[in-house]
Amino acid sequence: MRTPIIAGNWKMFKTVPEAKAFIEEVKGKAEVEGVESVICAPFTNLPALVEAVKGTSIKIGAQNLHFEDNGAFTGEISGEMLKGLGVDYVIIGHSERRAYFAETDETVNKKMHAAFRHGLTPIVCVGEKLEEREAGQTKDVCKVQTEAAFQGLSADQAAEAVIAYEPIWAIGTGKSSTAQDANEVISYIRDLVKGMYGEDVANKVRIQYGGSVKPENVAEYMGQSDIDGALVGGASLQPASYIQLVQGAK
Ligand SMILES: O=C(CO)COP(=O)(O)O
Repeated sequence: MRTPIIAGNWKMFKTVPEAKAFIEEVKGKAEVEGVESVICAPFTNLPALVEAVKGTSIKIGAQNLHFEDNGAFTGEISGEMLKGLGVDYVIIGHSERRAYFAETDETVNKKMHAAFRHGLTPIVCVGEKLEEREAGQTKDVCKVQTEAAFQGLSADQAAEAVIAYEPIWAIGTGKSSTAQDANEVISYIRDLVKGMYGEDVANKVRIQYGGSVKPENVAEYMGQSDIDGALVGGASLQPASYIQLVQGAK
């Protein structure tokens, strides 16, 4: 049995006082037995968030890391630094980083290795652009991105990883993929993992859907056979909405 995982991706939103106030409001409510609840926040919020969630079941994630452990990389943050703070998860290869910050399949793979080196669980994002979807290339794009991301990882590491299938045209647009379409692509991604690591790992790896998930549609996604949770942007920013997302994932 895979434990469903709801992860909020706050992107570049919230100051430290706002982040602390959010946790005060969701404590005890965005905590449901059998559902993992993770907040992926800007670096500046992480120490305060790790402190604020102590004694709760909520986990904290970062939204990026550098693939080296230290060095002359001005402005970067390493996995070692994140783990030292008490962070458990890290988003890798989000489409916004691929589009605006030159993230490539190669750097995504290096970051996957860096995350595991430091005991962080990666949430690795894959997904197609609108024109790729329209050209019937959805599965091809997911195959290239998924296989590249997992290059050189052991079966144990692969089984621990979380994959987020986020069709780019559905991010922040209000246009979500239908639950059936998302499930079809996600079961294809699970088959890719099976091809790389075998059935046992494929049955363990958790695969989320992301793209305009809201309290009103989360249950529909969760009702699908292969969807193990959601990576949520906009709807994770308000405490009330985040609580409903976690409660709706049961
Ligand atoms: O990019 C996303 C999560 O990583 C999805 O964003 P929205 O939920 O705002 O569409």
